[in-house]
Amino acid sequence: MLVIEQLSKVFGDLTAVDSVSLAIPKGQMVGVIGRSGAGKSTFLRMINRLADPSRGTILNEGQNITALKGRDLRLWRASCAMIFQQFNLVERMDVLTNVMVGRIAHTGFLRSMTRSFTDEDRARAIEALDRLDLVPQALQRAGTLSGGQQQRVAIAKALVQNPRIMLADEPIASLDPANASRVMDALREINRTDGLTVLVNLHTLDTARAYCDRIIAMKDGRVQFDGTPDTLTSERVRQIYGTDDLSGDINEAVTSTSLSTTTSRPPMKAVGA
Ligand SMILES: Nc1ncnc2c1ncn2[C@@H]1O[C@H](COP(=O)(O)OP(=O)(O)OP(=O)(O)O)[C@@H](O)[C@H]1O
Repeated sequence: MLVIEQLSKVFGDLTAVDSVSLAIPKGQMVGVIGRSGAGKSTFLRMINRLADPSRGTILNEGQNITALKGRDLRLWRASCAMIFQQFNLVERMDVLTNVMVGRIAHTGFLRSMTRSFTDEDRARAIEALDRLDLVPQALQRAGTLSGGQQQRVAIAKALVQNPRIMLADEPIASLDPANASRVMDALREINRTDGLTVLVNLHTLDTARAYCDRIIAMKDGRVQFDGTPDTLTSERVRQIYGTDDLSGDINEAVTSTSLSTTTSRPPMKAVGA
């Protein structure tokens, strides 16, 4: 069980995440939705401590994540894999090596940098690639793959970490519908087969409804809805976002295909922001 208590993140005058409290049972697939700037990324980044909370506590199976430092923090980050919208692969490196870099917590930084991987690293990487139907691309440079394939490589890379939790920050935001489905199918399969807790930020309400056991809707840093997809009715969506015209004006930032629009903003500081 991942227990989040009164979690907040403040940037100057702005409260990006405001007193969020949640309990997420192991193995649940949770979709976090909300308009651009609602606090979804900041919330996810606090869970793996890429951003330090300003207030509140994160507990995972009784372990106080907010208090972790040094080696314990590195171990937590390794067990809490993160997938990003922009894939985070080394494009000029082949797919297999990219995935093996995910073993860094097991192989050590130096071995990973010198690319001296063990047979076990290689075997695990191939196994993960096989799960994602990417063995034929194993020796191809990552940059030559389609966006959807690259995101599936990123998932394979996350899998070889042996994570306890998978965090995905808008993993399908830059993909076409067919590739987006394959990526979401892969996340759901991993969630179901491995019993891995998955938290996924989405800007598509329909996708959250289709794939997630539970939907959390955020607005202005606060949780406005927390429940099963069938209880997120149009009426509820209208109450939260001021409209239920989900195919409406893109400028309204709430559409059936997009709950958030791209905005420019200062880069997130790694720790202690
Ligand atoms: N490093 C930072 N410094 C200052 N403000 C920040 C920083 N990171 C995020 N913010 C602000 O915090 C608020 C929440 O941002 P966050 O990225 O968490 O929202 P989001 O829901 O993920 O949005 P999007 O869908 O656009 O990614 C925004 O107003 C954003 O500008």
